[in-house]
Amino acid sequence: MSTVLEVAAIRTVLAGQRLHDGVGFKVNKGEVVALIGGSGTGKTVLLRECIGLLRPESGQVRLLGESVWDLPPDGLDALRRRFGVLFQEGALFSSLSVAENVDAPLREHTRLSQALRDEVVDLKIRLAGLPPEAAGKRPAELSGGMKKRAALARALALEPEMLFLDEPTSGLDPISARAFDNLLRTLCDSLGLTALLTTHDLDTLWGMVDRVVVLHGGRVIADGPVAEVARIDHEWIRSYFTAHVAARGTADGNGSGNGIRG
Ligand SMILES: Nc1ncnc2c1ncn2[C@@H]1O[C@H](COP(=O)(O)OP(=O)(O)OP(=O)(O)O)[C@@H](O)[C@H]1O
Repeated sequence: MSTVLEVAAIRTVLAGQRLHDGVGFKVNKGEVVALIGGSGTGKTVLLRECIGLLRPESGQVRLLGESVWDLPPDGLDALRRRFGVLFQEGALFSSLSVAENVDAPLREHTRLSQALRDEVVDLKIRLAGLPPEAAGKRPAELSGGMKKRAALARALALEPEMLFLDEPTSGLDPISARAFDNLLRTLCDSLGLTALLTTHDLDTLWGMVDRVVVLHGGRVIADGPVAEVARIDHEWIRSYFTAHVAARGTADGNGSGNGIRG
């Protein structure tokens, strides 16, 4: 199985605080991997380091065959066209319609004619599960779930090979959250996409990810299928999963990950 993302020996210090102290993990082609950890453990920061937005103190990020932090600016620009990002708040342009938001990366990075771009925009909006009438609306006129879908449509605009998603279901009601999870999983499976997401949503973990990477105390303490990680006897992991496991009455599973680390 080919590796799409490899993070190695990442050390991060922000505002005098050591956030990551030798973080490493891999994401293979076609996998949907969740990065979990307590608030403030640096999941979002790590995501930003993976996509070339924040430089770590040291360590390597190899994404789609490129060493992110060794690339010249135009190399990083070229790489950015090959992955899509869904930021926590959607980060849509508020003054533009949904269609114009989805069109923005196409206008910036391709030489497609307006007519072709319109067709691509229409396709991406439908792929993201939005009704056609959403195209003309501004983000402020959309529900939270629709905003996430609009942001997903924009992230898909350039036919990415990989998606990065920061807490994709945050702020959604449980039904919209599960619908978004299902959409994401279906898109990844049908388009052959690889995804790395941060989440606090246990239903996302149990329902749609292939593997969980646990960040704690500046390091990856576990990496494996959720059912396997949930059984690990570690204080933080126990407290994170206990309520959910109890509610379901089972932590059974048959994955084959690496189990506890470090
Ligand atoms: N650009 C920055 N400059 C300085 N400090 C930062 C910066 N970005 C994040 N931080 C700090 O780094 C720490 C980790 O932030 P981050 O958002 O990555 O945590 P997180 O694990 O994603 O948390 P949550 O689960 O609550 O979203 C926080 O203390 C945050 O204030």
